[in-house]
Amino acid sequence: MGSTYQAPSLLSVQNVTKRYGELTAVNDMSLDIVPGEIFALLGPNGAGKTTLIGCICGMITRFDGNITVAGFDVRDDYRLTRRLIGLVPQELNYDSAFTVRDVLEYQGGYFSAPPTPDKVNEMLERFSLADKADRNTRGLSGGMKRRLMIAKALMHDPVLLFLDEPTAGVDVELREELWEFVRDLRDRGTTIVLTTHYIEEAEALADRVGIVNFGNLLRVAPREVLMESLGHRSVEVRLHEAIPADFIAQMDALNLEKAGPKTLMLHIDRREEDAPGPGPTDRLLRALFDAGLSIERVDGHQTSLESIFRQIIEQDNSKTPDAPQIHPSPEAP
Ligand SMILES: Nc1ncnc2c1ncn2[C@@H]1O[C@H](COP(=O)(O)OP(=O)(O)OP(=O)(O)O)[C@@H](O)[C@H]1O
Repeated sequence: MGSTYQAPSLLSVQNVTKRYGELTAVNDMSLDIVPGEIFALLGPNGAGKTTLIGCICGMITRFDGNITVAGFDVRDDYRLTRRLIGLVPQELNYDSAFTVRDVLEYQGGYFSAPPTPDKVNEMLERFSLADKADRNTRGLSGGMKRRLMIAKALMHDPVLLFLDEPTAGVDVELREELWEFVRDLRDRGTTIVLTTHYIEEAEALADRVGIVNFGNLLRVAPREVLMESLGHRSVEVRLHEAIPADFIAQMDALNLEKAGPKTLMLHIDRREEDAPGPGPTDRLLRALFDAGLSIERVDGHQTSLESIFRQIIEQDNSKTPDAPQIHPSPEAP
């Protein structure tokens, strides 16, 4: 029997619980983050994402359970683990009396020796802030402010970067630009954990997704696995003429339904697609051809991560009264 190689975890969260009085903000969460991945914690407002980050990054120290970064305990070895972590919080937090360069110089010296001018210039270039270096931060656009926050969090070269709601409230164009910066960071070797309530963001960026609701980590899976296990594919076939009355009955080996007088919907299980021999789409198209029916168009559909997320959260909410709202993606209808 061969065994599957498992990369050692960079961050290990073991049975972490955080209560505020009667409220359990984080409920017995366990999670391992491996080096080099982008991990998205996806959940509605109030799910406990920021609280978990607070426990990992040292803003919250009173919690049950254990958290280690590179094997070091975040409470016992706080100085060391904080040095390994970069955090971009939800709120922009720098003194707006400073210039862009001041912010980076000051932050660079926070965990280690003050940065060299070369290091500051490199970060200014990398985050497209060089021409604004000596400007006051008050005059920056929203996108520049976000980039400055990321650059600031990276000044001490952390191995693990937390982005708490990196694109909350930003427009679509800026969001895509920030996604590019995040991908670039990962390609340069930084491991990234981001929180989001935008499914689209997790779908665009994450290697793995953890779904959180009411303090519970409901599911952790590679994005593709989540989509394959819960998502399904369907093929919509529109004919030029009405579907003959007995056609669907004759095709009882396929999961086929009538979606309109001239429209068929074929639901496909991934396992069927992987089986040897002609797949379900092939069989349907052949049968239509043999029956002398002509096809106007064929469209494929794939369940999105958005509907998978909704399925999981709604199942969980049905067990819990006073469920919070699920946020749609900003441009979702
Ligand atoms: N300091 C605090 N005192 C009391 N309750 C708190 C405190 N901080 C957070 N909570 C509560 O804990 C729960 C989890 O909050 P948290 O901010 O972690 O959620 P979140 O998933 O990050 O939400 P959002 O997406 O809105 O940032 C919420 O019910 C929140 O009201």
